[in-house]
Amino acid sequence: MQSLEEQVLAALSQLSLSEEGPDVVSAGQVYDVVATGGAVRVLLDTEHLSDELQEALAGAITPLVEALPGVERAVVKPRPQSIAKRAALPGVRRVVGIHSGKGGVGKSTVTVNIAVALAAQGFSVGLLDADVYGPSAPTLLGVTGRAEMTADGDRIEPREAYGVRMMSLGLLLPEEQALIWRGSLIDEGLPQLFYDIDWGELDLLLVDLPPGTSDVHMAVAQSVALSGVVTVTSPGQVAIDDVRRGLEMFADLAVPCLGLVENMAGVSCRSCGHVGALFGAGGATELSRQTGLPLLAQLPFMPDVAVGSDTGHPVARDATGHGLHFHTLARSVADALKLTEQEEVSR
Ligand SMILES: Nc1ncnc2c1ncn2[C@@H]1O[C@H](COP(=O)(O)OP(=O)(O)OP(=O)(O)O)[C@@H](O)[C@H]1O
Repeated sequence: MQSLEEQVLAALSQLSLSEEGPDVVSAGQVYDVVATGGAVRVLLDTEHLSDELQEALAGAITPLVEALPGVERAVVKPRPQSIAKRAALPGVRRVVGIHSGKGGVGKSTVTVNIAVALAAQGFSVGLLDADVYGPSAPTLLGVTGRAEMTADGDRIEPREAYGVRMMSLGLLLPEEQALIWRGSLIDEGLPQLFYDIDWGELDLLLVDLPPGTSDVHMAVAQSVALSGVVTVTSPGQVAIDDVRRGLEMFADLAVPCLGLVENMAGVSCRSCGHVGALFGAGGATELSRQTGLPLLAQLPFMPDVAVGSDTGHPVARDATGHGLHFHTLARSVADALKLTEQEEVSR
């Protein structure tokens, strides 16, 4: 079955602004199509388009796309100039960002546990902890010390934990210098960092992004071609509103959202087993309904997850008990990315 993006592209390849001219897709006027659930963004390649032509295109494309089944709203925008040069990472099949609207919802915990689960399932997985404001992957994976260079002194050697190749800003930046470094690191260092690490061949590189919307997200989207983002949220309304802003930002950057993960979606009473709400209830289900984005997982509050995070022993190292939640989520992510399919990778 064609994805909504493919259906939109097929419809647009029937549209031409002049009688004899090529259709808008063959003419290179459409840069990308990003569907966030039923909301579709068509990004125009505006380099050779006058303002009048852009307006005419938007006027013709919007009703055409909105007439397609499953489309609730179409927005036609110029593509962000800044992402023109993003490229595939050599040897890496997919790069996926893990994102949250606000801090403390468990984004890093979810990232690390997905990575460990996928590695246990036989995928080659890397993790780049790009959370400039609070890099926590070293603690969560029990990695200590500082980053080191490869033998030839050319690149940064990733560390390995639970079968995951990882690197973190926390291993690269001396703590007391982190604040001073931040500005230049975001603009110059972070985009380069993707290429400076000797990842080898990976099925998937997960990038732990900072919470919210910031220059870091822009810098990452400019640096590499992201296959998508997974958005982690707690169930309350405030968290959900922040998520919406994040989803809009990624859609504007032509990065699709693969789905939502609702974390700490409830807590079970130790004596009676009843699962009660912890941070509000139902928000992610409602957001999934409104946007059409899949709800990839609803993870309860699990005390052993918190202990595992603090001690560097992620629960997903076992596919049993609470680790099973993350193994199931990891499989959904692998399916969304078609990781089991064979394909050519750029070297
Ligand atoms: N499902 C869960 N059950 C129990 N504890 C959890 C769960 N998810 C996360 N935690 C705990 O919640 C705290 C916050 O998690 P984490 O650091 O992963 O959040 P974050 O969203 O990455 O935060 P920030 O973006 O501010 O760094 C940690 O102490 C973690 O162990």
